[in-house]
This record gives sequence, structure tokens and C-alpha cells, in this order.
Amino acid sequence: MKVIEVKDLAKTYYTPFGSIEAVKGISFEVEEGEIFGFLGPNGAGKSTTIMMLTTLLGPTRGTAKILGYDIVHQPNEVRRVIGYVSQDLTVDDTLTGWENMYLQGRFYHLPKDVIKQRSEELLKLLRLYERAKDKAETYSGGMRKRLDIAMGLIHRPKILFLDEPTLGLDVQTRQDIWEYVQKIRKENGMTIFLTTHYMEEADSLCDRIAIIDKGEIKALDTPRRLKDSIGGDLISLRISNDSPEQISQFLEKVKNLEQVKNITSQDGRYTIVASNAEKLIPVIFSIAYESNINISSITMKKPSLYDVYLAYTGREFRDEEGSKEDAMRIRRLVRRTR
Ligand SMILES: Nc1ncnc2c1ncn2[C@@H]1O[C@H](COP(=O)(O)OP(=O)(O)OP(=O)(O)O)[C@@H](O)[C@H]1O
Repeated sequence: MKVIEVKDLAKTYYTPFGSIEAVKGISFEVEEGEIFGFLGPNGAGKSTTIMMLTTLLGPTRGTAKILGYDIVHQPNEVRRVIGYVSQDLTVDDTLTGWENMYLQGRFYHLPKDVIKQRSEELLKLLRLYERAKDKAETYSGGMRKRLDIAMGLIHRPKILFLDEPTLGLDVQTRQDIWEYVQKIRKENGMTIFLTTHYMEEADSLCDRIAIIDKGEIKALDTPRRLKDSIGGDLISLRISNDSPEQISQFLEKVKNLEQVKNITSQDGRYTIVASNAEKLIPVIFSIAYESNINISSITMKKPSLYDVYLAYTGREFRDEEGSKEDAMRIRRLVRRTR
């Protein structure tokens, strides 16, 4: 069953300095029980999309349905069936874990006994139960994020939206959060929609991934199939010759080999996409020898999501402006979690 249906969804921000087309008419569907990831660099349009789907922001164009409810015309129904954990923590530091859970439960008008029972369940699931009587200000950053997720689950949402759930957390805590997200899905049969700019997070956690760049979905599939879509292994090589003519003749010969699918170059590095790369490397060396080409380095690897991103967007997964914004956001989170 499709629980999220998005059709031609778009958002343009109008600012005194001009308009920004943050999301440019995207369409996709999410099946019940999936962990669905939105992967893209800073500024790609991930938060804008999640905010539209959680009814916090009106779209400029297009529609989306959450469990059949329209995000524009039935926002209250949508809010009842979803949980949303934003990038910013909603935890109140001056309250204990229990109190934070209680407050959240009251927002949803849940009876006291239900809040107590669900809080106990969730605090145990997210390994916070032992510290639930302590004030949140004594928690680590990872514990606060876990409490935030527990709070987002108190009304038993059918779909949980997580915006960059592990932003600014260390590697170990990040992996803990992944484990909890998988546990939540398993134990509650929930659908999870998350945004991330961490490749390994999307790879190990998501059933399917949409790669988003500059407000557009560039590719959407399972991590395995996305990687397979590259069409083979990747051989990366550097050449120390100076003559462009010599190099292009060499590359032409390599390109004509049956196993070679594609060759791209970036910053003086040539990337060859090929099947059976192990067997191809000696052949490349012998062509280089015949063509008087000096290979200064050569490596071989299976494609990663990073390579998929590169192949679909034609550029590196970085954004100078975005990384500044990201650093600021992490600093803000760190300050708050102190
Ligand atoms: N309130 C706003 N007003 C104007 N422009 C905005 C606003 N919010 C976001 N933008 C712009 O819209 C684009 C998409 O931003 P968005 O926050 O959705 O991206 P993102 O992929 O979630 O990145 P990040 O992880 O940095 O939040 C960016 O160019 C951003 O600067």
C-alpha cells in the first residue's frame, strides 16, 4: 500500500533578493513499512520537502497525500497520523525525560495512563529509561536526540518523518540512532521517511533512496540497484605524461575495450567504469606500455552511493555555502546540547 504519494510538488521562496525555486516539481511514492531516504547535499531541498509533507509549509504547486489525506486540504488529519522530528531539538532541558514525554503526550490529548504506559515502552526502546528521572540538561547530545525521537512517537504515528536525525552526532551515536530507527520500524511496523546528507546512513538504513539535487530527484531506487546502475566497477587512474594527444589516444584505446562502459575525467583523475575490473587492469597496463603512457597511480573499487551521486548529478557532493550553513547548524546544536 502506498502511504505517501507526491505529485509534481514544488516550492518557491520569494525573498527581497529574488525568488528561490527550492523544490522543482518532484513526484514519488513511498510504500507502507519502508525506510525511505532523501539524500542530497545542503540546500538540495530536503527540509523544504519534509516541511511540505508534514504540513508546516504550503506548496507553491502540486499535491501530496499522506495515507490518503491531502497535505493542503486535510492538514489536521495528516498531523494525526504522522510524527515529525525536526533538525532542531524540541526537548525542554529544564524537564526530565518523563516530563518531556508527558508534555508531548498532553499535546496530543492522550490520557495520563496511556502516556505513562507508552513513555515507559519508548524510553526503554530508546535506552533512556534508567535516566528518565534526570533533567534533559544532564543528557548527552545522542541521548537528547533519542528523547526527541521518543517524543515524536508518543501518539503512535503511522509515518515518522526524521529530518537529518544524526546531524552533528559522533559516529558511534550515529550508528546507535540507526539501530533504534530500525528497531522502531520493526517493532511498530512504521513507515519512516528521513532526510540525510550522510551517504553511509542512506546506504545502510534505507530500503529505497531518492537522490535529490537542486530541488530535483535525480535517481530513485534501492541502494543496491542505484549502485548497480553505474554499470560496473570503478578504476581510477592518474597519468604523469604531459602530452594531451598521447593521453587521449591511450584513453581512446581503453574506451574501445569491450568491458569498458564509460570514462570520465575530473581534476586530472580518470575514472573508468568497467565490468570485471580485476581482469582489465593488466590490459590497461599493457596498452599504457605500448602507448608510452606512465600510470602514476591506479585503484579499483566497487561503486558507492557517492559515485552514484556523482554519476547522476555530474558534480562532487559538496556545497560551499551549504557546508557553512551545516557547520553553523552543528555549532548551534552543540551549544544547545551542552
Ligand atoms: N525560508 C526560506 N526562505 C528563502 N529561502 C529558503 C528558505 N528555506 C530554504 N531556502 C532555500 O531553499 C533551498 C533549499 O533549502 P532546504 O533547507 O530545503 O535544503 P536542504 O536540502 O534541507 O538543506 P539543509 O540540510 O542545509 O537544510 C536553499 O537554497 C535554501 O537556501
